[in-house]
Amino acid sequence: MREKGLLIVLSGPSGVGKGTVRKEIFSQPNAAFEYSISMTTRLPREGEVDGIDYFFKSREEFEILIEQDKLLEYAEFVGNYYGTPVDYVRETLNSGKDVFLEIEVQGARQVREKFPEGLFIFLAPPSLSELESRIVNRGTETEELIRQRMLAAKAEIELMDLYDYVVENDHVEHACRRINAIVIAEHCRRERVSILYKKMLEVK
Ligand SMILES: Nc1nc2c(ncn2[C@@H]2O[C@H](COP(=O)(O)OP(=O)(O)O)[C@@H](O)[C@H]2O)c(=O)[nH]1
Ligand SMILES: Nc1ncnc2c1ncn2[C@@H]1O[C@H](COP(=O)(O)OP(=O)(O)O)[C@@H](O)[C@H]1O
Repeated sequence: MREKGLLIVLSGPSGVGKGTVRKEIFSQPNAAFEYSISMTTRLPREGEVDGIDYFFKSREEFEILIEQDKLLEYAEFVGNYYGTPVDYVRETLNSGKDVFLEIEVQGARQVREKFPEGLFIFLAPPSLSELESRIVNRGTETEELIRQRMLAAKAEIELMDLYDYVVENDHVEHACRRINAIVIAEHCRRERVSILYKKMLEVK
């Protein structure tokens, strides 16, 4: 039987840079993982494409997916649903490829229960004041929402020790390098060296 891939979960407080780091990782031509595109009920932002950035759904469509048990996890975040399609994740892992999820902390908790063997990475800000200035500079939130997000962030940071690794997002490139190194180390730890080795020999 073929070995299963690794489920990599990148999570952390809102505004820490999860989306930025994930996009940087997948902008590399030799990105070694498959990105699981999430479902959401939020409206597309300018430039976002259905099926690339997200699968954009109505609330009704999303609730049907929940009822049909089609989501590995889901959460309501700032008034919208976000969730991970379970079939894509299972099929991709079963084909031996690593799957990368970039999700908020409530969802990561649910994945931990269903996939305890996953690799859970918490992206942490250099400090709370730096987190606040990132949220402010992004310019997508009102003052009241920023206050709420900062309160939520403190609670989210307390969940840090439930993760296998904590990566500081001081500089995007450094954070990406650390994440790639963790995944490689984790593969080795899980005694998959021989598979990688064979893959490398096949590629030449
Ligand atoms: N639980 C869960 N969270 C998700 C999923 N997809 C994206 N998110 C998170 O939802 C939050 C909001 O995402 P988005 O609306 O794209 O805005 P952002 O704050 O600019 O990243 C971010 O923390 C994402 O990591 C998902 O499938 N499940
Ligand atoms: N290492 C970093 N240094 C400085 N700014 C960053 C860094 N990583 C992300 N940012 C900025 O912080 C803001 C929040 O990043 P984003 O990726 O939207 O966070 P999240 O997906 O975690 O909510 C964005 O304006 C982004 O450009």
